[in-house]
Formats: sequence, structure tokens, C-alpha cells
Amino acid sequence: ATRAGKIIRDVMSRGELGIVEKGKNDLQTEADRSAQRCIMASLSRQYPTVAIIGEEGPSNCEVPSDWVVTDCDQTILSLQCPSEYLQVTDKDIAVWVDPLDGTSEYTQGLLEHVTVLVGIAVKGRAVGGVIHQPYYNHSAGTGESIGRTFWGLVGLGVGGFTPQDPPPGRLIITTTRSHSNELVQKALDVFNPDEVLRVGGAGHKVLLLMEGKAHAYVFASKGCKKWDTCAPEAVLTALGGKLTDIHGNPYEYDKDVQHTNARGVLATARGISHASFVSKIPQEIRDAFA
Ligand SMILES: O=P(O)(O)O[C@H]1[C@H](O)[C@@H](O)[C@H](OP(=O)(O)O)[C@@H](O)[C@H]1O
Ligand SMILES: [Mg+2]
Ligand SMILES: [Mg+2]
Ligand SMILES: [Mg+2]
Repeated sequence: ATRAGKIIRDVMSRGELGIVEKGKNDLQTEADRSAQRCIMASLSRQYPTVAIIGEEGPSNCEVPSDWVVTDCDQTILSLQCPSEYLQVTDKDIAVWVDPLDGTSEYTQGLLEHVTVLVGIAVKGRAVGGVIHQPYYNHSAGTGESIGRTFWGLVGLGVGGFTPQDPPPGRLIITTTRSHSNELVQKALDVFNPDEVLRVGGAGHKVLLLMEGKAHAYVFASKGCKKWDTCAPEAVLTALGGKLTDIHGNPYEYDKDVQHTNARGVLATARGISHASFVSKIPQEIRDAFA
């Protein structure tokens, strides 16, 4: 993920984004394509029989040798693997890769909204995740960034960042900046929030929950996909938060599930009652996402 982040910064520095329209309001750049080739080549070299699903489809994994990352973080490897994973085999695993989350924001220069997402599902549950933010600590002046990498494993914990809790006494909700509609707005209005943070990136929105900048991510629309939510859900869950569909039910991440999260997203920060948010979702919205 960190190597992919460098590729994303290099494409931007060269200024040739190679933008392709995959569909309506659905862009893909050379950074998306190259970042995915880097991640797929690295993972498939190490785990040739594990199912790896990337947003940008099958990837040509013939990449420059320095794009193939095989070293591991020894500090993490030295930790005790939770017992529930000791018997896991390759066929139990599905890896969901969003090589560049926030492509639209990337093309618009909202660079801190961009994340690289690698999620690991075991028997359909999102349990492992890596969220890399290539433009963290972006000093516009020198154009230098160092990036940062969050990780989490349910049952073990999280690393790479300092978890913060959202401020008591007020309610801050994060949601889409670019795909709002009447239902999305209705689902926000029922909570009467003190502040709404309209930002890009599914990964970026969950980062706000984990760094104490928002209490909940409420998105009553079927816009995002499994590669958008697998890694963020795993890291958030490992921290003590929760991510479900708008009804409060978990999404499945088996390799053959449909890619669209058809029942929206409802996520809450650590220490926030997810059930209390679910209970406030009006019947009109439940019906719309039955
Ligand atoms: O990886 P990309 O295509 O940038 O991922 C998109 C999501 O698919 C899309 O749902 C998000 O839309 P919202 O901002 O409206 O939540 C977009 O931000 C990116 O995460
Ligand atoms: Mg995309
Ligand atoms: Mg995405
Ligand atoms: Mg993407």
C-alpha cells in the first residue's frame, strides 16, 4: 500500500493523469491502474492461490521489479496471531483492493481525501485492513508528502495512528460530497447533526471516525462497493467501532458476492452506540433499501 502511494504521488508529479471514463461520474487514472498493478503483483507473488479482487479489474502484473514488495513489517509479524485465524486457509480468504479511493478528488486536487485500501475477509467477514494515505502531512510548498499507513486486525488491534474519540456534547456526521440526493439528505436530517462533513473517499470518511473528527458516517445510497468498505470496516471494527448497511446488518465479503453495497453505509466511531443510529433510520429509508 505504501509503495502504491508513492506511485500515486509520482503520477501526480508527472502531471499526466491518463484519465479514462469507466462510466458516468466514474473516472480511472494512470495512478489507479499502476497502483493496482503494484499491489496485485506483490500480493499474488506471495499468495498465488488467494482470491484478490481489485476495483480496476484484472491487472497486468508484469511490473517494474521495484513495484513488487515482498518485505513484511516485522514488528507486526512478531505479534501474537489471534487464535481464531490459526486454522485459516487460502480458500477462506478474499482480498479486496481499492488501489486509489477518491479518484474524483485526486483529479480535483483534494489530495488528503485519497487513500489506498487493502481489505482481508476471512469466511466472508472483513477482519484485516490496511489504509494508506499517500498525502498525509502534505506540504503544498515543497510538494513533499510522507504518507501514513493505518492497519487493523479484528481480535488483535490497530496500528499506525493514534485513535481519538469524537467530542462529547455535539454530533458530527460525515457523508458524501458528490453523490447526495433526497434520501441521503433525509437520512442525515433525522439526526439533526451539529455539523456535516461532506468529503470524498470511503476510506477517508472512516479515518475521520477513527481520529475523533466525526461520530458517524451516514450514506443512504448504494454508491459504494466492497473494495471501498472492506479495509475501512476491518480497521474500524478492530478499533471498537462498527460499519454495517443502513439497516444495521453486516455486509458479506466472500469473493463471489456482488460488488455493490446495495443497502448504503452506516458506520459509527468507537464508543458510539451503533444501535441508537440504526433505530433512528426512518421506515421510508428502510423500505427504499429493503
Ligand atoms: O475508488 P473510488 O472509485 O474513488 O471510490 C469512490 C466510491 O466508490 C464512491 O462511492 C465514493 O463516493 P462518495 O464520496 O459519494 O461516498 C467516492 O468518494 C469514492 O470513495
Ligand atoms: Mg473508482
Ligand atoms: Mg473507492
Ligand atoms: Mg478506487
